[in-house]
Amino acid sequence: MASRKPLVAGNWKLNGSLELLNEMAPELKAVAGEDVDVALFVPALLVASSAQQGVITGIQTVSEYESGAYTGEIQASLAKELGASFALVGHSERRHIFGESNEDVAAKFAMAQQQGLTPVLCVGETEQQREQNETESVISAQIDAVIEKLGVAALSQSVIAYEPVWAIGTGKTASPEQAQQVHQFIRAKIASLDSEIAQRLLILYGGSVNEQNSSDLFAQADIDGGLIGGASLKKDAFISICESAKG
Ligand SMILES: O=C[C@H](O)COP(=O)(O)O
Repeated sequence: MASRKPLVAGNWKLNGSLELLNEMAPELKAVAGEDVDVALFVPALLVASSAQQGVITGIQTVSEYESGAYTGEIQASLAKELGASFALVGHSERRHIFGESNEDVAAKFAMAQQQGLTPVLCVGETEQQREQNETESVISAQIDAVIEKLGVAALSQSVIAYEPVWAIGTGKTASPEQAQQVHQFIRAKIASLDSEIAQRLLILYGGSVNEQNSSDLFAQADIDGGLIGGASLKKDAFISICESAKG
C-alpha cells in the first residue's frame, strides 16, 4: 500500500493580513517536515509574500481562461510565477456564492494543471443533500466532471478535499466515522478506475476542524490531512492542528 504524507492546508478565505502572514510563516516552516506538509491558501494578493517566505502556498481560485479580456480574473500562470504550488478549485463558497458549476470547476482544474499548479478539488454535500441520501451521488458528479474532461490520470497530480457544506464554518464537524465513510467512498470510486492513483491520492477533510478534533479525524485510514478555515487564522491552534497530523 502506498504511504501518503499528510498535508495540512490553511484556507484564509477573505481574511488575514500581511502582518499575520509575517508572524505565522516562520512557525509554519518549523512545524512542517518529514512527517507533514503545511500549506497556506492566502488571499491572492499575499501569494508572492507567502511564497517568498518559503511557505508552501496556494491560490484560492483561478480563472478557467488562460489570459485575455477578463477583468478581475486570477491568472493561473501568474500565480505559478509568483510562487504558488496549489490552487483550490470548487470550494463550496465558489460553488454556492459565485455559482460555479461542476463543469466550471473542471475547467479551472484543467487550467491550474496546465499552468503547473496542483489542483485541490473540493467536493461535498449540503445538509439537505445528506438528509436525502444524495451525498455519494453529489460527490460522484463533482469528481466525474473532472474525469470526463481530463481522464482519471489527471487525478494523479491533484488533491481532493472533502468538505461537507453543513460543516463549514458552523462548528458542526463531521464525526471521524462520518468523514472516513465518505473518504473511503471517494478512494474506492477512484480505485475502480485506477487503483494506484487512488492509493497515492491525498484526500483532505475540511469543515470546522480545530485543535480538539483534528487528531481523531486525521487518525482515520483515508483522511490524509485537513483543509482548515477559521482555525488557520489562529497561530497556536493551526500549529497544533499541523502537529496532530504527524503520524
Ligand atoms: O476551506 C476550508 C473550509 O471551508 C473549512 O472552513 P472552517 O474550518 O472555517 O469550517
